[in-house]
Amino acid sequence: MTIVGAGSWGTTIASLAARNVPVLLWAREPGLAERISTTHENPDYLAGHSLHPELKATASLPAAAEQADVVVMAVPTHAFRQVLAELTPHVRPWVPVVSLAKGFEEGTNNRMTEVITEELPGHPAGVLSGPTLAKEVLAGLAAAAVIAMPDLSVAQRLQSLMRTSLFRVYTGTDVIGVEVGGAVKNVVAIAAGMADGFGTGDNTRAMVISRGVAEMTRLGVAMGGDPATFAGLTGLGDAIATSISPLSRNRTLGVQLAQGKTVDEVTRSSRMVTEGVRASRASRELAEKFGVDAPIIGEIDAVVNEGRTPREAFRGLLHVEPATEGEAG
Ligand SMILES: NC(=O)C1=CN([C@@H]2O[C@H](COP(=O)(O)OP(=O)(O)OC[C@H]3O[C@@H](n4cnc5c(N)ncnc54)[C@H](OP(=O)(O)O)[C@@H]3O)[C@@H](O)[C@H]2O)C=CC1
Ligand SMILES: O=C(CO)COP(=O)(O)O
Repeated sequence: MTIVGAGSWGTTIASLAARNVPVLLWAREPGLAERISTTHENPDYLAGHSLHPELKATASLPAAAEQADVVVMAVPTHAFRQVLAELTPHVRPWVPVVSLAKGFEEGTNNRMTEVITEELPGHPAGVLSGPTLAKEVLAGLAAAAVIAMPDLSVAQRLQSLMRTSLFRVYTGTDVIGVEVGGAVKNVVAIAAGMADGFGTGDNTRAMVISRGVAEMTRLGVAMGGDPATFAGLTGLGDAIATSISPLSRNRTLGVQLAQGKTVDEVTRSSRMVTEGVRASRASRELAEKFGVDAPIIGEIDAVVNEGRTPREAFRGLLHVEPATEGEAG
């Protein structure tokens, strides 16, 4: 198996899968690849955590791609197509490609499996997602995710490569639902973080998560997802983990915005990606395209991309008329 992207999550999945199969991890920096292979650590993203001793890394994308029987894409959405295009000439024809990224492509608003299908037509394209904060998973705390592929038998084969006794991998075929849930939960987590940053209570947090998941569900169903998916691990489950955890970068962004920092100040303070910034714009545009009512998504996009203040957004949301629960607002 080849994992492309040696950030927090790619390294974690690579270390887990190395218990089951030989894994080659592609890191952009040769020094980091060397360090992972020799000292079994990734000090740039997961300092203090030991990686599986059999895990090997390389900085050569062709070498990583040529030997792959499965390609797992662990670079963020902004780099996804470019890195995929670079490895495309080196990937054998039948190889499945799995996305770990949670977001939409900037500009096109495509899901990552749509990007895979455009760049590598004919390859099975799927997604692994769920409430899986990397540091907890790597520390060996029990967690669960879903691998969704159009063909269930391919998902089952990949499940056996990725699962461990503590990392429970479920299978599914609702690729659209899993991808939309993974992207929109980042927007919900920013909103929940803002509420926490204002010092609101647990009822408020539950309101934000539930109404955020209602927007995720309306959008995901309009895009072709199965309604049941949004109540599962990759929808509500991930929205809860990301909205309550101090480890979440999206929640942290929300907290710090509410405390007066700017998006630039927060995102520049860490080399790690905060996907919710791009996902809010894409989710808002998709909601408009599909005629879906999505007030939380709209307000979060206005804050992170248009300079609206968190307080104005919070007040704006409190002015939305509470409608029939399943329908709007
Ligand atoms: N962290 C988590 O807990 C989870 C994250 N995810 C998702 O996984 C995806 C990756 O996240 P995560 O690993 O956390 O991100 P990190 O910020 O930890 O790491 C990002 C990785 O992508 C690489 N990268 C960034 N830009 C480029 C580029 N232009 N070209 C090539 N490589 C690039 C970085 O390389 P370099 O160091 O050289 O810059 C680094 O290896 C995101 O979509 C995220 O939402 C999903 C589940 C859990
Ligand atoms: O996707 C994640 C947990 O499931 C990670 O969330 P953050 O990107 O907000 O850290």
